[in-house]
Amino acid sequence: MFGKLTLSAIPFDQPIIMGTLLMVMLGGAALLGFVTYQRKWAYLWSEWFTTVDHKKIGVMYIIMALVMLLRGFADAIMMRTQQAMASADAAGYLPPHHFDQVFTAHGDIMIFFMAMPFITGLMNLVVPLQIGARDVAYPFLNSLSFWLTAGGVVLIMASLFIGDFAATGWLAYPPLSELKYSPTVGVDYYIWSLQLSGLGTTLSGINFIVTILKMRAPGMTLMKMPVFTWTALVTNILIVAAFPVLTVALALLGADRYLGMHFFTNDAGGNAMMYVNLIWIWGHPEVYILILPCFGAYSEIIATFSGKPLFGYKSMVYATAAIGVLSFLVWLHHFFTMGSGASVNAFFGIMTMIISVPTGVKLFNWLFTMYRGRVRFTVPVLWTIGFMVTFVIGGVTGVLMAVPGADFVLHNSLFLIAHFHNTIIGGVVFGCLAAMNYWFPKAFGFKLAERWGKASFWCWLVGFYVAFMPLYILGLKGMTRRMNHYANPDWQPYLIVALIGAVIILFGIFFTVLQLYVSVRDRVTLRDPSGDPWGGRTLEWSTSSPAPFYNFAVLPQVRQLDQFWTDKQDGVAYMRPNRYEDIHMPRNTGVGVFMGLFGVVLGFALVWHIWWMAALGLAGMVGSFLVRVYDRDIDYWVPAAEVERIERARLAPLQKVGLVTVAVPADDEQKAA
Ligand code: HEA
Ligand code: HEM
Ligand SMILES: [Cu+2]
Repeated sequence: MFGKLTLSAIPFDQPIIMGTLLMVMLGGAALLGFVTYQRKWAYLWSEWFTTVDHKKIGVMYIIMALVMLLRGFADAIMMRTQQAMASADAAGYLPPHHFDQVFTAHGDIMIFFMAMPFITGLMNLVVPLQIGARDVAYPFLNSLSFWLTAGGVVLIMASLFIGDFAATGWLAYPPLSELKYSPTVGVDYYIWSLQLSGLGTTLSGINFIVTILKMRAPGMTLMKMPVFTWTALVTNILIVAAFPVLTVALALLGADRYLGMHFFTNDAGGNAMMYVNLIWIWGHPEVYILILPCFGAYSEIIATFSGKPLFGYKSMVYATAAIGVLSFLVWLHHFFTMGSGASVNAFFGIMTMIISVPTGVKLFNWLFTMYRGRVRFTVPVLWTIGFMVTFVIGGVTGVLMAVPGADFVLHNSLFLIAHFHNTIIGGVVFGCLAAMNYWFPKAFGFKLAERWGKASFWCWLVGFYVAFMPLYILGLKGMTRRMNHYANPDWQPYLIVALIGAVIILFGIFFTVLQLYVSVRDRVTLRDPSGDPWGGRTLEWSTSSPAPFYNFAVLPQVRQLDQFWTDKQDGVAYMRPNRYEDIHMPRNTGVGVFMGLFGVVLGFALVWHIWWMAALGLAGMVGSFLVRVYDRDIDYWVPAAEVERIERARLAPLQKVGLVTVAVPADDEQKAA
């Protein structure tokens, strides 16, 4: 009846897991109780869960990412503690099998369920506003993408308490991930949680490409697009090109495990190297999928807070595109040591090094933007400067490993671990937090408290160096990755320092949470009535904060880069048209939520071989989709009078300070549009 699932799947004998389960259950019950007590279920359902508004979907993605950052970090600090203890005769507190699951879960959660949702959330929040659109091209698909990703989160979290998670490392190389060597359900959880969220990511990639190509405001040609939107475009092209390869690799691995196929086994004609190639053809572009939108955010921040146009806009765009293309030509640098031969290694090594050129172009552009600017050292700028210093170190250690000869020594050592945390924390995490501080007022109408933001930044920055610089040394001393225990006591002092660094990062995370709490508490004093708290240059700052659900009452007209900035100089940024028009908007729907839920049922059933339940889950997904297909009531019109009422309320405070000046001849303008 329940396939492989029995009560023994719940690890009652593991105090750490049971303690966590208890905490999660108590916390969950408290949250549910609170929402019920506040009578907020109907509000949450109709305003948030079923929303197709890109801004709210963006906020939900980012909340999910922040929660998963806590989970991923809990895993990290467990590993740091274990390695600080388990020297020579001491065994530490985590048994090897558990430790292996912890690093696998940490890597997967941080990449798929922290970093990816964070950048997808930012793109959701910002891109339609930046291009002067009313929503994304396919609002329902957007909601579906979010709920599929959330389904992946639910599955991977379930693996903590029911059964186990993969103990294979975050990319699940065969033959270790084949049924013969990983007979438990861990790898199956891995496969289905990534398939579910991967589908969501692919769909969202398609959605954003179409949005950016087809929905820009009148006059916004490609070369007048803000840089963040450019990076989002390239990232989504990479997503659409790379994620199907991941889907196929996981599907073939699934076929091996479920159907007794031999794609990646050594017998019956399979070849494990095929998996390694496929996974890195996705995996390398993936790291640029994460970093490019962050580069975009840094560009916006540095231009805004230097009070100057971005230096070298065109070269920034070309550099972004070049990185996008090159990212598909370097995947083999992840397995120089796996027998490709000297000339193949040389090709991929040189291609890898070439990526430094466009990246260097970007760095110098940022520096030249700051040069002779009047830089305001706000929280987003601190993150940006911290990034510039830190990322260069991480990038250069990457170039070092791009030399195949050097990589034979450094591959899979802690030097590698230090390299990629150096680029990912210094680039992606700093970028996401910079962007969160920068765009938060646009989402909620009030700024984040500076003081705790700065405290968070300094803890992350110092903590990062203390936690990861020792790993470079350990790597050079010969310590490999994924070690549960080591015999050489000389390594221990470095690992204790690394633990201290992780604790400092813990304070950084705590201060971010505190910053959010304090800001919500003091939201009245932190309020930004103008909609443009930083003196912004791009269109998202031209509408109110939070933006009305239709974003723009009248679609903006674009004639040049940074149109909003020029409009402010010319005193025409806040004009009221003579006459408003009806606005066409998509209607909320719960279908995405149901498809995500049935997706979880399907995934869970497949993990445990409960075939009837799998059929139910699949039927549920297809059924919900059909309901949507035959639903004719998917949109509505906002009457012009309603738009006028909302706009009057928004522009009233601006009018008081004399910002709203003239009325445009709305009829002509809108006809032209
Ligand atoms: C956001 C994530 C991110 C980013 C941006 C990068 C960027 C780069 N990475 Fe890294 N990398 C990872 C994440 C990332 N990496 C991960 C997760 C892994 C391992 C996964 C695993 O095995 O589990 C990995 C592994 C990895 C390897 C494999 C090592 C091994 O397994 O043995 C190599 C080897 O070539 C490499 C190289 C590079 C290079 C050359 C860059 C370049 O893009 C860096 C370019 C930037 C600069 C160079 C700095 C700025 C430039 C200038 C200031 C100009 C002047 C500089 C020069 C001329 C040098 N990376
Ligand atoms: C916040 C502080 C962080 C700390 C202290 C930390 C710590 C660690 C540690 C100790 C390991 C195992 C190293 C080993 O193999 O010996 C590890 C692996 C890894 N980390 Fe982190 N990490 C952090 C953040 C992140 C972030 C933000 C990401 C990605 C977005 C990330 C991605 C990974 C990946 C992919 C692995 C490899 C997992 C594997 O070997 O399969 N980490 N990290
Ligand atoms: Cu790579």
